[in-house]
Amino acid sequence: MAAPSRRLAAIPPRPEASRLIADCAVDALLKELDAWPKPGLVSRIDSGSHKDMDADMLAESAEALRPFFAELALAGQAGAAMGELRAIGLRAETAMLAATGGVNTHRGAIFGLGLLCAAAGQMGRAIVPSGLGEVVRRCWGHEIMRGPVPLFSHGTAALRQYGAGGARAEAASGFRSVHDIGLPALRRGRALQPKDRDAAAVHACFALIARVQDTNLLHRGGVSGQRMAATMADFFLRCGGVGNRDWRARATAAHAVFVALGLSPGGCADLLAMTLFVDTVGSLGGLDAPQ
Ligand SMILES: CC(C)(COP(=O)(O)OP(=O)(O)OC[C@H]1O[C@@H](n2cnc3c(N)ncnc32)[C@H](O)[C@@H]1O)[C@@H](O)C(=O)NCCC(=O)NCCS
Ligand SMILES: Nc1ncnc2c1ncn2[C@@H]1O[C@H](COP(=O)(O)OP(=O)(O)OP(=O)(O)O)[C@@H](O)[C@H]1O
Repeated sequence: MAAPSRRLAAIPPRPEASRLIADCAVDALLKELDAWPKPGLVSRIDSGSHKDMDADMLAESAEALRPFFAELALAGQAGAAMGELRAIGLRAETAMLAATGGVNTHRGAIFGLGLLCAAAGQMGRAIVPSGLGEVVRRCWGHEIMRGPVPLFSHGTAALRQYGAGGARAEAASGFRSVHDIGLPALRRGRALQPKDRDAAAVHACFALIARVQDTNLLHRGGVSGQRMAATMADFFLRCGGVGNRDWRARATAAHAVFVALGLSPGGCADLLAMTLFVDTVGSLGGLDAPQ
């Protein structure tokens, strides 16, 4: 990573701002959990295609991550290199596994949201939401792609078998899926259904599934499962998405098909949470919180 600028080094650590960033990250995870119906994913209504986790477990996991998101924001503000962020991320994974009795509830989310917290910390007072992903790409993108890759994980298996870049390539690209797919779809969903609490997040979720190569889908359903998921999501959007008056029934039907096939777009769930995070941080109008 590039050396921290003089300006950044001169700003004293701002714990209040980092706590605010962490609150936004946990809030984004809880909003993602609340949104329903999301195809195959865990929500407050049901556990989708997952047999080993439920909403309470995901909520406890999100809470356990709060101090680590704050630490990542502070590290970003101090100009930390990727190795330091990785060490914090690995400790967050350990805390997640302790909170869930060994279940992987948020590994992908820790990685993506964690990097965005670090980027928000680094931007400090002048957070420009549209630039958060770009900070990740510029400061840590190279190291993310060069860094250690687990020998055995579903993500590395998908990389070997299908050439899918997964969570690492997404982060190194500057979270293009968040900025180019998630955020525009969230805004469109809000415009279509301004009064519905779930609609905008569900619209963004389907938009992401339609276009992202999700290694969770590849791991569970292979190329045919991934294609089927994308086609169904695309069909939902072509029928007007949440603008269709039967949107909730259509989304519920898609959810049922994903569950019957055992498909779960966990990577898109992470990207939805990141979209909600960037959206919230943007609406704060700067992070000049009092010390
Ligand atoms: C990069 C990570 C996610 C490991 O990834 P890997 O590809 O090996 O596999 P794994 O299958 O365990 O997890 C991948 C997860 O990413 C998510 N995901 C899948 N596809 C995508 C996608 N296209 N885009 C974004 N996220 C995705 C899913 O939630 C999935 O479960 C991560 O665990 C890691 O390396 N952590 C080390 C700590 C670290 O570097 N942290 C950085 C600062 S927080
Ligand atoms: N609401 C959600 N429902 C399901 N997965 C989610 C949700 N939110 C985030 N995820 C992401 O999905 C991933 C977990 O998915 P999954 O359990 O399919 O993966 P796995 O543990 O790699 O595989 P498996 O359980 O099939 O052995 C987590 O890394 C997490 O970040």
